[in-house]
This record gives sequence, structure tokens and C-alpha cells, in this order.
Amino acid sequence: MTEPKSPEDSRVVESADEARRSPRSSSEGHDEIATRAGGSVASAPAGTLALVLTGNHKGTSKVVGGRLTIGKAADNDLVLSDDTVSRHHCEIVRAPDGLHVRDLDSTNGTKIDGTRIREAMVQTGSVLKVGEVELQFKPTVARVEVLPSEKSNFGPAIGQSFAMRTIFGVLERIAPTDATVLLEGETGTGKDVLARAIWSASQRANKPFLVVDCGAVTYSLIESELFGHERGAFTGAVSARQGAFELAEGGTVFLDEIGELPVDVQPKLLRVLETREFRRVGGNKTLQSNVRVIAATKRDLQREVAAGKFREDLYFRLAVVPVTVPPLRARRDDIPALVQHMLKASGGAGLTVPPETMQALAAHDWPGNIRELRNILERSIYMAQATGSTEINMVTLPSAQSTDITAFHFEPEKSYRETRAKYDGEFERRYVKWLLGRHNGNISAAAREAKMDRKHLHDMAKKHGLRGHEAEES
Ligand SMILES: Nc1ncnc2c1ncn2[C@@H]1O[C@H](COP(=O)(O)OP(=O)(O)OP(=O)(O)O)[C@@H](O)[C@H]1O
Repeated sequence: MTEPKSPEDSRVVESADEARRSPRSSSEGHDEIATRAGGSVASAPAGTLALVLTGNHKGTSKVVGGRLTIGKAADNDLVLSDDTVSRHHCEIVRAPDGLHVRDLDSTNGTKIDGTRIREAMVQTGSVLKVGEVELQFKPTVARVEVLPSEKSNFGPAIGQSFAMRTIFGVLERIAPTDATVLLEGETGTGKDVLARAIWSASQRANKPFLVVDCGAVTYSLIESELFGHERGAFTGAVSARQGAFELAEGGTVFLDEIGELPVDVQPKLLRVLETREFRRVGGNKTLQSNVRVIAATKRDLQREVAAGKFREDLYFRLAVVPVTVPPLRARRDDIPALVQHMLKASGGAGLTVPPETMQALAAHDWPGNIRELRNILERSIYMAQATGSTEINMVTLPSAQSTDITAFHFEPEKSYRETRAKYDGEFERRYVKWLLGRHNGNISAAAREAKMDRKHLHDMAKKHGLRGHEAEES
């Protein structure tokens, strides 16, 4: 993503002139679309689900339509046969401003997040206590199919693998809407590129794209960075300053490294997402915000939620469209097109890539993902140009040398048989790893391509601790 920044320049405003527009999808008008991209589903507008957390009916859930009645009697929409629940205990009613819970003169009372109520509003994530039975409100989505894109790029993001085209299919559809997007993926997988591509394809493309790197801003300044501050709000606040939500008015705020957002700032972000209102630090004027939010993280946010480090309600607000960007090693078929694209972009258009170099590149595991590939290619182009070579070769790929099967190290104390056994095993391991990588671990497809017996390939993969599966071919 953006290269490491100092706290001062962690916020980057781009002018509208820099907007790269791409053709609009025809599916404008969806307010909220959710998908775990990599599958092939998206959704219609979100609703709310009441999920029973405790008691005899633990795990039961009901979608909250216009009205949902809860109680022990059989004529309730959600029947809870529990001694602490009254026959007609409470009801949930959908009103224009949200969901209202009303206690129906129950014996043991109704509580929201620990407070006994007669009537109150509930938010997604709230825990409702009906007698002693706990329920939680969760967002739901009605699922509809989104087909993989027929294009092998989404704006500047290149990818012809099924996984990337599935993501592009989703993004083409949701980019023109105002849906909040959460991009999850390892470092260097292209979250930043995708965020900018969403903005470029959105109706907000002629308004600012503003990046706040939540990991690079100091703890004490992050709130001010997001919402601004008034003069004298804290030591050093010598003048008033606008925050990202004000500066990006009408545009898009990209919250990078959202997993690093301090727990005490999380409710403030939740508030602006829910109500579109915020206040500057030290200010008492409520300001309106009209921005679209895209967030990204290297962390597994659901795991952070389970560990109590990230608020669940904020997670749901951000993950209206959750997109998991796969690591490069899980989509090796993207490598040749990325290599060609990067050669052109980095001044190496005239250079050729011999097949054995391309194979080595495709076999490498790329822990730094596309950023690592780009760095190695840039170095290789420089080396080739410096030596007058017309091709990118293994010598110019230092990080890829480990994949060079020709790098033998013979040891005089080992017999021919021992030496051969060592390299046969190594050859087998690397070959199987490369082969499975080409087919995303699908053993049947890999065996077919290599004209091998499937069972034999399965045994070889197992012997070398390599993971394969029998999933459908994509
Ligand atoms: N699909 C892609 N097509 C073309 N270039 C890409 C693609 N994905 C990533 N890149 C390039 O790889 C480099 C790293 O990408 P990017 O900064 O978007 O990754 P990131 O996931 O945001 O990383 P980090 O989490 O470390 O910030 C950039 O130079 C970017 O242009």
C-alpha cells in the first residue's frame, strides 16, 4: 500500500484531477451489497436478525420484518419456552428511525445491553435480555449471484485468476454505490490499488480520495486526524484543523490499517458511520459528513472481534462489502500478466522473459506478494539494462534464486546414490508444490495437466507435507 509515512503525512488528499475514471457498472442503485469475495455472492439491502444466544433455543434466529413478537405462548413469532419468559413478553417493531423494542408488561422484564427498558431503540450488535434468555441483533443480507468479471482488470488492478475476477465482478457492481467496503489481505496483495480503483469507478471520482493510515498516526492524534480539532483542544492544538471526514466532503475516506484503530476511538467511528454526524475534538458543534468509507487491514478482523480487540458492531458497519484479497501464491495464474504489465510500467517493455524465468517466478511463494514481485522485477530490469541484456534472467532475480532447481551443492563425503536421492526428493517436492500452486491445490486438475496418476500425486503431496484438495475445478 502506501509506503511508510510519518504521522504528519499519513493523510493524503488527492485532487479530483487525479481521478482515474473507468466505465460504470449498470447495477447502480444498490444501497448495500455484501460478499465475501472469492465466493460468488452478493446481496440486496441488509436487514436484521434476532439470534438466540442462551437457553433451550440457543442458535435459533428470526429475521426482524415489520414486527416480531417474543414470548412463551405458541402464537409468538419467536417462541421461547423458558420459565423466566412471559407468555407475551416483548415485541420488536421496525420504525423509520430503526428498530424499537417494547416490553409487554412482562414479569421478569426486558433489558438492552444490561439496562431494563419499557421501550427503547436497538442497534446492530445490541444484546436483548428477555427474562434470562439472551438474544443478539445481527445484520442479514439477502444473497444474489454476482458472476466473475469477464475483464482481467479492474481499473489499474490486474488479475485473470478466477479469484480476482470474482472480486472484480463484485467491485464493478458495488463501486458506483455508497456501500462501505472492507478489504482484507496480506501485505502487498493490492488493497490500496483496489481501494483507489473503487473510488475511480464511483460517482465520487471527481471528489477527494483521502487516506488515513490508522497504523501510522500516533495514538493521541488519530481522533483529530479523523474528525479534526478546535483550537486549544489539547496541548499543541494551536489552531483549529479539519479532519478527514470534513476534508473529504463528498468524496471517499480510505481507512488503511483499520485493525490498528484504538478501542476508545472505535465508538466515534461507529457513530459517524451510523448517523453521518461527528464533532471535532474539543468542539461542541455537530457536523454532517457525506463521505464513502473504504477500510483495509492485514489482520483477520473477525478474529480481532472474537479476541475483544475490535468492536463487533463497528466490524459489521465496515464489512458491508467484505473482500478478502488472496495472496499471490494462491493465484499464481495472475503472475505472467502481472510480470508483463510491470515490465511495461517500469521501462522494461523491450525485455523478454524466458520460459524458465517465468516458471521460477510462478513457483516462488512471494511472502511480500505483488509488492515483492514488483521490486524484484524493477531490480531485474535495471540489471538487464546495465549489462546490455535483452532478457530478464535468473541471475537478475536474487529473491527467486531459491527456486532455481539447478543450484546444486555437491558434497564430496556423500555417495552418488545419497546425492541423487537428496536432489530427486527436492526435485519432487518443488515440482509438486509448483504443480499444485498452478491449480490452487486441486489435485485432480494438477494430475491431469501433468499426465500423472491422481493417487500417485496425492501420495507425493502428502509425503512432502503439501496441501492439496479435490475441490471442483474453477
Ligand atoms: N492487482 C494488481 N495489479 C497491478 N498491480 C498491483 C496489483 N496489486 C498490487 N499491485 C502493486 O503492488 C504494490 C503493492 O500493492 P498495494 O500497496 O495496493 O498492497 P497493499 O495490500 O495495500 O499492501 P499493504 O497492506 O502492505 O499496505 C503496488 O505497487 C501496486 O501497484
